Amino acid sequence: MTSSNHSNVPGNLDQQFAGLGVNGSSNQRNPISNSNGAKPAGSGPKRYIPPHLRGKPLAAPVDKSAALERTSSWSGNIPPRDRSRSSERQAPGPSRRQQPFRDERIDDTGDVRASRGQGWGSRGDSMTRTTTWAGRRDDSSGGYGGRTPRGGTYGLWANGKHVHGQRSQRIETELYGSPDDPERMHTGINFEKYDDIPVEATGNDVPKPIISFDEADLEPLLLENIKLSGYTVPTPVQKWSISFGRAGRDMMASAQTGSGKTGGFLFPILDELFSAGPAEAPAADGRNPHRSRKAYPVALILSPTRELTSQIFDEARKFCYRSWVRPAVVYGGADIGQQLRQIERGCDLLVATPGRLVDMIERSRISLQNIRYLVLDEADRMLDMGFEPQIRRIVEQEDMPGTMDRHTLMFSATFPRDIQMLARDFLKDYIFLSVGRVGSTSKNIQQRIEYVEDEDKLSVLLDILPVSGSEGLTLVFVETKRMADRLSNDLYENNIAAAAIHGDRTQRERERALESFRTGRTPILVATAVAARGLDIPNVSHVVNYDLPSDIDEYVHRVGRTGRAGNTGVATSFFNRGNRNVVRELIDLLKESSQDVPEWLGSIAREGSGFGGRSRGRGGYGGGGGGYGRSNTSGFRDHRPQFGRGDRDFRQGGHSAAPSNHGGRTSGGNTRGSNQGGGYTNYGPPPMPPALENDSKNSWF
Ligand SMILES: Nc1ncnc2c1ncn2[C@@H]1O[C@H](COP(=O)(O)OP(=O)(O)OP(=O)(O)O)[C@@H](O)[C@H]1O
Repeated sequence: MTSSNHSNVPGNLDQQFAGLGVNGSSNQRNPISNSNGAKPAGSGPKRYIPPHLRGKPLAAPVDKSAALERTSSWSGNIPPRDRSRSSERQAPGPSRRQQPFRDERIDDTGDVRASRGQGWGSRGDSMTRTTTWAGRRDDSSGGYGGRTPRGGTYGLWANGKHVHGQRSQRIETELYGSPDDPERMHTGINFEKYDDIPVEATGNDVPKPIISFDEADLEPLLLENIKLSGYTVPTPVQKWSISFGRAGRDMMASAQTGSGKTGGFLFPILDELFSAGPAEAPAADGRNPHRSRKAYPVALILSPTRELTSQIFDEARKFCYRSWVRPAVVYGGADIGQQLRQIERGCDLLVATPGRLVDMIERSRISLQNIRYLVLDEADRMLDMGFEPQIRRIVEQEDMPGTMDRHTLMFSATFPRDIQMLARDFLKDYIFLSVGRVGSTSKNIQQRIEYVEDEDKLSVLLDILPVSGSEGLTLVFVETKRMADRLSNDLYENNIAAAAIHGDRTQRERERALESFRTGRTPILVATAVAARGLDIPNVSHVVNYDLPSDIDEYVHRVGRTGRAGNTGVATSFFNRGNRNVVRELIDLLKESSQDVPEWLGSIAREGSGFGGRSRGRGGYGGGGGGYGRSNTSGFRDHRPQFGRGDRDFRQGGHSAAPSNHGGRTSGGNTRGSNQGGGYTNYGPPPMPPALENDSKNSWF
């Protein structure tokens, strides 16, 4: 910032008024002109003044050296403009999410509940009361490999009973926050409207959903933890998944972003684990399992990114509190030694990225032979990122029990074709659940599309960024890592505190950027697709697609970082002719969620049919004849979808495109013409959507 662009401002005001002279036009967008439209004399660095700052006291210039350093030292180097923001939200000390996992044990006193012997945990080879991890828990001898448990918040499985840990105010605050904690997600005004979303469940003998947490006969400890988390009413996906768990069914579930899918897989698994107890001690490697350092988790959750993996682990900790189930997490980029020590302390429910898990398996530190529950979260993203070989290795080529001997759940907000191929191989007789049309956006998100040429993007962004962090957090998506760095620098040059996150940053930098964003110290985060999936950050009120993705599913996930848990949010996308490949799908999506479709967008869609890009059939699935004639014999609410597009359960409508490659491990599941007793039937045969483009996105994030 120089004072040279204030030729019409009295000298003593040069340091007091931002960029423009006091008469600066509010319409002015040209960052290099002064209020007279003339280029500033003796120009120093260019400075754009957003309208909301024009005529306001001038912030001190940013220290360039700080700008260069900030990616590794963001915690506190806030430029002056943003100190005022951060003062509105006190920056806390170290996040409670970063606190080390404590290793406490408890005596076998306290509340005890016997197994119900139903659902997933009730098979003939059901889990019994021995050990699941490195032999450290031996309930019959009353200790952990010789160590006597000494009281604390950890629970225990002893003599066939679940002994709950003691309550701790400190840990409850760490796990659940306080009710007025801004870092805690609060449900929004539209939470109850989730029940109005059309639900489809297809498969054999679909059980009815539960009605409420209280009436679901959940394990009392799980129910307590759910309430401590501030959940009073289950979301639709949770209502259904809990009932599927009870019925011991595999499932593939799609529900809109922010509608509680994490609980959707954690609740049924923990409900069964809490009642059934640990699995049989393995002796497969011929060693005494009590001396082995190998962990034998019972539940495995695979997820694509480190951040999402760590977030799922945080959620798991909340619901495992005081139980015998020790959650653990492993992901790449972090210190493997620390992760190894952590899993040695307990690893019943493991949350992992595929690459790091393979590494641990190769080091003989994790065995999958006790796995009873397998979850693939954001499975389509894992395939997109090229993880299929690792996933297939983990699921099919290591020691994990086959599909008949485990329960498998796949979750995502979008389900392209190749993921359903994986479902055929990994799931048995599964129920396909879709809450809202697969791949649709939540109506809680107001979506705006702005026509912006590439060269104008920065100016427009500066215009729409909020004045203060109290207006909520803003997540800005760009396509490339280089662009993420460049844009965060540009914002910094304009005295706007923005952190950046992408795949070239070290894990520590990524965590720091997220933490700084989450706490509001840097209320703007510039991100590549690495932050698009699953990340659940309270108070994100605005998502900006600075660069629109070329994949419409990616768009769905990105805008879904706002408008979560019934809260409302805004998503603004910059569109220009370079984005014509998604125009039709975008229009369909906007119409479906009752959003305004700008006229110019329709015109661009009509500009030459050659620009349709790859149509993934989004608008055409329903056209295959037959429509939605349904029989609904399960007695659940018959939400007949208003949308005219088909779901994507391949088993419906008799597709034969997918190879039936069950490798002898699956039950065969539902086949063409099978009795869809509880679900909808008679789908017209929707055309198979073409496979995703093979556009190696790895390098993007
Ligand atoms: N039953 C509930 N009551 C209140 N809040 C809930 C409930 N279920 C989930 N939430 C909250 O809603 C938010 C979104 O949940 P979650 O992250 O599981 O959504 P999701 O469907 O997995 O989203 P995405 O598709 O983006 O991954 C979280 O903050 C979670 O704590």
